[in-house]
Amino acid sequence: MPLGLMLRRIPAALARTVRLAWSVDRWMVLAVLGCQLAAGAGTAVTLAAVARSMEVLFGAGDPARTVREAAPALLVAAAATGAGAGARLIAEWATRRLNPKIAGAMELTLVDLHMRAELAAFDDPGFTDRSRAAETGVGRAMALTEDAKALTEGVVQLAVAASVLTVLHPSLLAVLALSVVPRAVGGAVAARIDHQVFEASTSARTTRDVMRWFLTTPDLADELRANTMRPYLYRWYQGMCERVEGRTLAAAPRFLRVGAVAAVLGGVCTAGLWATLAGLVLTGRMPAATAGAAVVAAQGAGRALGNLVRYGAALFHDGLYLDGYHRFVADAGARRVRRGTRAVAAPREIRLEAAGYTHPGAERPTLGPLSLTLRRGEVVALVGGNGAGKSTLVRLVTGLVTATSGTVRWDGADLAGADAESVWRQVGLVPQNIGRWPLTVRENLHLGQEGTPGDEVLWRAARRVGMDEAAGRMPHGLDTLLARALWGGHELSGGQWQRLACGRALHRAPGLLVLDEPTSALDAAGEQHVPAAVREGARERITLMVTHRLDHARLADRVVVLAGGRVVEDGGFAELASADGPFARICAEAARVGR
Ligand SMILES: Nc1ncnc2c1ncn2[C@@H]1O[C@H](COP(=O)(O)OP(=O)(O)OP(=O)(O)O)[C@@H](O)[C@H]1O
Repeated sequence: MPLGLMLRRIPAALARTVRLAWSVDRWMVLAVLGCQLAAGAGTAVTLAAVARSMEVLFGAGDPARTVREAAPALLVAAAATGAGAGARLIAEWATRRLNPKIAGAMELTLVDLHMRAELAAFDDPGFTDRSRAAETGVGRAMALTEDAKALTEGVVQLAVAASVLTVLHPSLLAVLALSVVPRAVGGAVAARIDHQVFEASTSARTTRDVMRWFLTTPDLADELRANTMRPYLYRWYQGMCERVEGRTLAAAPRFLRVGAVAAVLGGVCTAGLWATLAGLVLTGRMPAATAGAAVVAAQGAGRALGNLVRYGAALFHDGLYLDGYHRFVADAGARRVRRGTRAVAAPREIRLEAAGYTHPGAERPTLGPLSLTLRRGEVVALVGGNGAGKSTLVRLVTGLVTATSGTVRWDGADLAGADAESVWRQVGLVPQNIGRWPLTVRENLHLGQEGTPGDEVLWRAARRVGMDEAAGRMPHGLDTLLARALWGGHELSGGQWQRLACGRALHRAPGLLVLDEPTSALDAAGEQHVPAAVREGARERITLMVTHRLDHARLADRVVVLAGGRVVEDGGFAELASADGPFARICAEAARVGR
């Protein structure tokens, strides 16, 4: 990135930060700006009073009288310095109030956008990288307001000191300006290198961080230990850490070169400032008293310049991360589920017409084109081998993804143009990977629905899936927290979690109930309980159950067999089992292995 462009990015980053801060608390922003102006005024008064007192103190005269005459100016300088320090303290307080609010607002935006994005976005590998970069942007948000405050403070203080220096002698301003250029450029170049390193290692860091979860979560701790996976995984993780580290280390010599050049040039220019001042005094072009005041002003200006350079570079640097945040917000905002405004009701009929789905980036369709009709009152079992496309079909039918070819209609309404939230309000889904929500039993049962149901309703929901006894034995019944690892609550078994997920879906009384292998972790009692509960309310809804169990398929009104993303058979259990087709072969295979 050219340096000019980099320097132009600083005001842009400053403006973005101020806009962000303004959106969360405008009074605090006004407080910061007001206090900085007040601190600047304090510095101006201090410098003027110091200059006045120096003139008196350096002038010839009776020492006692001189001190008396200089005293008022010195008192004014002390009072102005105190007032300036007070204003800076208030600015600091206001910034500390702004920081968490900004970070909180950004965090909320980020999480909300993830939850609202089309599922296809997650299949784009760049999306995860951008999401990580945005998270880093949020992490840096706290530093951003500090940078912005320090930078504006530097600008105000510098403007004041530079004005005083110009009044004292115009040439001092030019020399002062020269002394900051090398450090400013050095700071900006170092910030750019830092960010290049960050960008170059984003992918490796994302992979490392994703794997970190796998290595540290208690969910996988048993599998990892008992199968002696640790040594291999440790080496794998170590390799990824070294890759991230390597990128950072490779940049170290560049940092050193840039820092050294900037320091040497900056030092030469600063020496030039002091030499100019000495030259002016020695040649009689500036009185010693004025030179004394210039020293004080130059020191103040030097400090302000230092802040300007340091925090300008920091703002540029953190501003780049903020760009990452804004890039993700724009990208995820564009990928928000926004299909149409037509609200749909509980479907009487779902019709797939030559519907197909191709995953982003895939060459061939994962599913379809296929045609299929599901009707209210029917329980349909969806069977097929691993990878046949059953879960993908579930996503199409529930409007989680829209067909990439053909149409999926609910009572004639094309889901591609329907209001997605209205579709999902009619759905009760138990996916293959259920969430073990770290909430209470009560919240787990009612999650996704408005209002606060009475206990009786929730106990009934628990009873339906055989979870009432287990919940009754818990220390706080429905209010038991199911998050042992987090806050010392209670922990459920895998099968109990699955029962709870089925209970939640049934408690929604949905127009479309979809269960993707809902009994995979259930005991014999659960295997009876859950399908029976599913059948109970089947008259009022469409029910689709993905299953590998033939006894569950037998309970269904219809069996749909999927292979290679296509419907290869569709009919009653007995009819298909006795025909010489794919389902009969599945039955024969199941009988052979005793399932
Ligand atoms: N995000 C993705 N990108 C590309 N291909 C995918 C993606 N997710 C799944 N697939 C592929 O789509 C195919 C169908 O997957 P799907 O999960 O629908 O199968 P399934 O019938 O539910 O299998 P199982 O019985 O094993 O759960 C598989 O070949 C899988 O590799």
